[in-house]
Amino acid sequence: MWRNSVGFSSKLLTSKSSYSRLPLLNRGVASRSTSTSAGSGPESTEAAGTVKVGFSSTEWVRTGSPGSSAVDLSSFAAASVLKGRDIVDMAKHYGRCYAELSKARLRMLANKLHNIVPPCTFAASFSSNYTVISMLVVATSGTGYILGSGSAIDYMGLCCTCAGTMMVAASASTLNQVFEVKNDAKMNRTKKRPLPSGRISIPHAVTWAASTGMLGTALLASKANMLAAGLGASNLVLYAFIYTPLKQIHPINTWVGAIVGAIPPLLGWAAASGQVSLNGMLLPAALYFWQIPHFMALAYLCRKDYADGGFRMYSLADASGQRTASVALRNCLYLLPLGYLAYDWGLTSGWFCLESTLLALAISGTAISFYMNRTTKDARRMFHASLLYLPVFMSGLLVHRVTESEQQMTVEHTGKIIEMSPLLETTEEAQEEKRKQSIGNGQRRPPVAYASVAPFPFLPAPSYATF
Ligand SMILES: CC(C)=CCC/C(C)=C/CC/C(C)=C/COP(=O)(O)OP(=O)(O)O
Repeated sequence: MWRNSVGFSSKLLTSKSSYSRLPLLNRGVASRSTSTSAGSGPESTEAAGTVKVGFSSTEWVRTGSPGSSAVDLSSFAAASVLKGRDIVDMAKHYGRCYAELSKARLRMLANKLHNIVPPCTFAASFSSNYTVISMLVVATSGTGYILGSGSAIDYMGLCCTCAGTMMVAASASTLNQVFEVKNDAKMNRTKKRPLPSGRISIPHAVTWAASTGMLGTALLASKANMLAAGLGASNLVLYAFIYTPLKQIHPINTWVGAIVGAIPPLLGWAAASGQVSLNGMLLPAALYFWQIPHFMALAYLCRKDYADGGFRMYSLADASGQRTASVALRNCLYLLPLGYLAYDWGLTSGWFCLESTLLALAISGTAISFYMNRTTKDARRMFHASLLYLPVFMSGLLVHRVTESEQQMTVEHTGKIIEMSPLLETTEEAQEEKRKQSIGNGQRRPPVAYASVAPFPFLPAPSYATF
């Protein structure tokens, strides 16, 4: 007789009710019971066929009365087929759980953008709400990497940085769900997640988080640099161990969460350039300001859910929604100068300045409308605008990026023009003209110059290199 024993047992998954949550595995269990019970009756099936469904791979163990040596080859073949199917079923089941723990699905984004989800189930539709952000984490890190690269992009480095960021972010998201399992169980939008729904055990999820966290950090350290690895690991700590408990303590959690979301592009920049410079702060700044209206809209729309879950969101202490809306609007307005800074610091061409400003005006428009009306419809419109803002902003940054070689060509070109002008040779005007042209043509101005103006009187006066 052959007994199926699948991995280490988990109380959660061996209970009858837990089986009903695992239809795929159930099918395998049922079929196995039939095959193992052949000729031995239900009792012996129960005795020998105790099936443990859990963590590791399926293993088939030979059991039976001592001394029994006859092996039924046809049962063996059937058992092997079942074993294969079990493995596939289990891989599918846990693959889905891992993806959800890592908040790695994009399905809901499509639903949201096309407004497929009716308003009454809007809150529930956010069961994977931050999923959108989780996928964007990798995109922001990749964009940061490209922006931080010189003329030539190291594509291998880019892939490793994205993969490393993805793994560390998956680990952070899993830990977040481990710590919030009780709260998630009380909220519509999160109660179907793998942990509150009992599809995976806590030790299993912690093992997943530990593996992805360590692998991701190691990948960043070995294929990028220690700075990137350090940023990834610290961000994991910030998200899982500071932001997550803070959600139940103080509304300031949204601002801490915005820092968490702003780190991945900085990580990407650091991975490519080996340093953290002020230029590299542009995309993180966009991420930081963008997250405030995004989360304010969400916290407003899901107020009841957040209250049920025991979370202290800003919108919960603001019955009229006026302060929530004004915070959102203020941060939308902070997005306005970013395009100009990108252009002025030589990261992009002037087109991006225009595009980014229009984009910021559009999201600010939705925030103004939410500020004035404070209806679910307006909050949702601002939320949708926030979903569109980031991909478009990042695409613009990449499309209009000015590479170092382009800057170099501009400098040479500018130098030639100025040399050809006999009237402007050695005078101060000539130097000023050269400076203006080089900046006007996209050459980087050291952003530190901005740090030495009004709010920092103790710093030396700004001085720009002259040519
Ligand atoms: C490299 C690295 C570690 C990156 C981490 C990036 C990351 C996970 C960003 C998410 C930012 C954030 C505040 C999400 C909301 O979480 P939430 O707990 O409010 O979401 P929930 O309510 O849906 O659980």
